[in-house]
Amino acid sequence: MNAIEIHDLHKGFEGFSLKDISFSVPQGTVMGFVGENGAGKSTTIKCMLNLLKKEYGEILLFGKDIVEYELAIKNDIGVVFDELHVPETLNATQLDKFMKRVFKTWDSNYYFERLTQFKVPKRKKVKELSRGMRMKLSIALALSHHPKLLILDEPTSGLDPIIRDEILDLFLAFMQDETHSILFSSHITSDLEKIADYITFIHNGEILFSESKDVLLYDYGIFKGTNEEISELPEQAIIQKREGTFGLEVLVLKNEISEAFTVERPTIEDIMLFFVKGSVQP
Ligand SMILES: Nc1ncnc2c1ncn2[C@@H]1O[C@H](COP(=O)(O)OP(=O)(O)OP(=O)(O)O)[C@@H](O)[C@H]1O
Repeated sequence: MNAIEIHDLHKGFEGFSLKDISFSVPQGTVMGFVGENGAGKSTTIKCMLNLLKKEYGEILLFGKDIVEYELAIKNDIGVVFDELHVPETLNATQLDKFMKRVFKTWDSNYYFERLTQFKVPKRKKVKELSRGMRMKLSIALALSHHPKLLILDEPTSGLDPIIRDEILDLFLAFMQDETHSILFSSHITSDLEKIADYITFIHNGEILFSESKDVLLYDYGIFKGTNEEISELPEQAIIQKREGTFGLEVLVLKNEISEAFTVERPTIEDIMLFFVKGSVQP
């Protein structure tokens, strides 16, 4: 079962469009959704939440169409954006009362336990909280109606590494329940390397790859060599080529080449750069 399935989603603005994108998030997994500024991550997420009207394509959450079953589906989703969208003059205790009216399954005890765990002040106004505190409050708000799916749009952007690490641990704790799933949009690839099971890379409104993180990190390798050496690589081993600082570099499938070729282990960022700047011919 897939927590999220997107088929041929199209949404156009002047000068930008999501171009028939498709990918899925299997239940019980974390999907890292990565792409540079303006690649279309937030637009995709807004379409998934029916906050933006798609032009065509299909979006299924828990196997159900989001447009048709919006209310029922939203009870099972927790959402965290890069900013906390609540009235700034309220405090965390007042937000509890507000959320009780929004979700039938709102669990005040669980919410206050999370605030204590995350060390979020209960009586300070939202506008008086630091950015890290606001994010933690946002996560407590997203978790306390017991969703099965978290949709996170850049939840760690602008935070220092220590708070980012704490926040990633909160998401990993959420994943202890194997029916839970996360879509995690970010351009901080190191965060995704820590938490994601799969990586979907969006570039200029197109999905360039959607693949298991282990395949990307362990099955792919970077080979740096002369044009002559590169011409000896079997065709089926070559994923992408690009011009590096010291000559041509090739992203290869390690199990398709002989051990005589020495390859380096790529990072997610390396792989993204191959797909964006790649495809040069030797
Ligand atoms: N409501 C809108 N009207 C017109 N253009 C829009 C609208 N929303 C987004 N866009 C454009 O769509 C493109 C994709 O934006 P989007 O916010 O989806 O990117 P993103 O990958 O989330 O980027 P970032 O990492 O900077 O948040 C951008 O060029 C943006 O200007």
